[in-house]
Amino acid sequence: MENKKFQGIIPPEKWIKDCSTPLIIAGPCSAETEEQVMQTAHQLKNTGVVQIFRAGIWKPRTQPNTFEGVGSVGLEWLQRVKRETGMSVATEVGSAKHVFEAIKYGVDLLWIGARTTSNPFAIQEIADALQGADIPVLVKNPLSPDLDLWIGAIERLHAVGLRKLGAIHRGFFSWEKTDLRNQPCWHIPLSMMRQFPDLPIICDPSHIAGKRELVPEIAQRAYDLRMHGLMVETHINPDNAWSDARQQLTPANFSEMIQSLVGTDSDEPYNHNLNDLRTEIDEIDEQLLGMVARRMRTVEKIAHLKEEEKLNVIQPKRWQDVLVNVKTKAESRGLRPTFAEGLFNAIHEESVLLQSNIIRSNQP
Ligand SMILES: O=C(O)C(=O)C[C@]1(C(=O)O)C=C[C@@H](O)C=C1
Repeated sequence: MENKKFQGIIPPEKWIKDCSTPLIIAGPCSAETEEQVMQTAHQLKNTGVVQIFRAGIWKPRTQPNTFEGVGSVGLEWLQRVKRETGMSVATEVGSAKHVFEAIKYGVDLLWIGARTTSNPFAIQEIADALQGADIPVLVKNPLSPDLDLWIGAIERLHAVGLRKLGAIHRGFFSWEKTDLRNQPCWHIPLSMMRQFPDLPIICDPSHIAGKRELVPEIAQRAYDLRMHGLMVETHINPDNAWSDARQQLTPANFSEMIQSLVGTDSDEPYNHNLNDLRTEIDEIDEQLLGMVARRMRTVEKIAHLKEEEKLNVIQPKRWQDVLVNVKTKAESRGLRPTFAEGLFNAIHEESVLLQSNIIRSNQP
């Protein structure tokens, strides 16, 4: 349901000259050297699709003693990008000092990173520094899948008068490891879009994918869900990048990806309710499969112990205990115990088959 919290949001088309949606923001994870910034910027300009050039100047890193960004000198390089290519420029801010520096050097758009969004004190400090400024600000989702924290950060910026606001979906931290670096939890940005239809939301497929070969499929998904644009990490020499080397694309690969995205100008209305719920089901199914696969890997380890200790594959007493346990828990979660029994018996059948095959294959 539509929420009236963010009144008066100005659409991206009116943020900066020549802006249009989908909004395409691209550039290196970090500004490393003037040469790297300029070469990447010129190659991106030549793709003809980039509206805003991005580069991280101050990098919040997990560990100390890693590259933490070049600092303010990089802002001069961004000025040169603007002068020579005509592209608008963007960087990440994490403190009031960053805001003042970026504005002083004429940066056109700011974004706030996931770690900063997770910290309301930091967001408030940035919001206070931005009071009275007329600059677009994009807020990345917080690290944890917490929609209210994300909305709260945007609210703090809205409260100081900013109206050129948007959100960036960059995925969420999860203990469950998959091929992706961050879990997209698509239902969260979709819920944001449903509640705040006027708030632009763009996708950062680089941080969700974590590997360059997975970036295009995430970007396509964002387009399918009618997000308002993309922010893509691109580098002239990704393998030698000083940060996030695995997820950056060359400008050529980036351009190829953008050209191959399907449905960019589709006017087909998006059926939020049905599609959102199906997206949520796809995610849950993926998690279910991940959990079942993890269970089978544990079952494999038990097979090796059983082989060493010459135990039977089928352990009726243990299996009875498992069934009693899952049936009770299923009931307390509103599921029929007989349904849980059938589901787990199917899993057990596969465990027994897996263990029997392992033990048989190790026999002389
Ligand atoms: O506990 C064991 O012995 C297992 O090998 C695991 C498992 C299971 O899938 O949970 C598999 C086979 C046994 O019949 C009982 C349980």
